[in-house]
Amino acid sequence: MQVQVMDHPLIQHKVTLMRKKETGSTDFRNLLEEITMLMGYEITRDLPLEDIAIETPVAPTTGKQISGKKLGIVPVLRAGLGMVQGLLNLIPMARVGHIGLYRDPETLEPVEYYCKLPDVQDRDFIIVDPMLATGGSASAAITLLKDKGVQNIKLMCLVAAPQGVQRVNKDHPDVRIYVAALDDTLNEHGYIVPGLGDAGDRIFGTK
Ligand SMILES: O=P(O)(O)OC[C@H]1O[C@H](OP(=O)(O)OP(=O)(O)O)[C@H](O)[C@@H]1O
Ligand SMILES: O=c1cc[nH]c(=O)[nH]1
Ligand SMILES: [Mg+2]
Repeated sequence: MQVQVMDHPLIQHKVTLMRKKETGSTDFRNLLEEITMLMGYEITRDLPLEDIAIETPVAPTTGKQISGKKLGIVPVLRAGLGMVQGLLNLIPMARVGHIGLYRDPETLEPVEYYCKLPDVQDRDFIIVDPMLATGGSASAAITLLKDKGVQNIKLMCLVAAPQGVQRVNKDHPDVRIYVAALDDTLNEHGYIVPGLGDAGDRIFGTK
């Protein structure tokens, strides 16, 4: 299985708080944003830098700045929306696209209902979705981007099941997957076990 589990102690602590069934929507959203920032710090480690001449109050010097790499963040609606602000806090110049997918409760197959993306030319993308369960939604979102010509895609999730990682590895071996937790399995309804329940419902207070 090709997946990077970001198990920094702060991330593990915050994921545990999110898993608790008594955690309400406000705390759930705030924790998701905080974890996304912590993961984003690592995921952006390979951003290219360039030299820039600057003057401090004391002397001229050469500093580093992020070179003009074009980045796109794409949340898979709805739950992925909860991970957008955390990344934008780190990369304010990123553009944001949206892919609307819901998982049919009977077949567990993803159903597309929306797609709006920024200009994809020379742009790298990070797809965000808290839950990677069967992997059907993530795989479909990646395919959508690739069909538009996107070449460099990362997938960032909060909690994954091994089945979802394996599905994305098989369908898209070029896409690196980053998760905060790799759980045991899926139950008969396709929910991650132990997981945290329905991420979209917990973020938005629906049922
Ligand atoms: O890996 P999969 O088996 O495809 O399942 C994961 C998908 O399920 C959830 O979305 P959901 O369909 O509940 O939509 P929502 O975000 O609107 O609640 C989740 O946010 C993923 O997009
Ligand atoms: O456990 C799961 C599986 C799919 N979608 C969720 O929100 N949670
Ligand atoms: Mg949902």
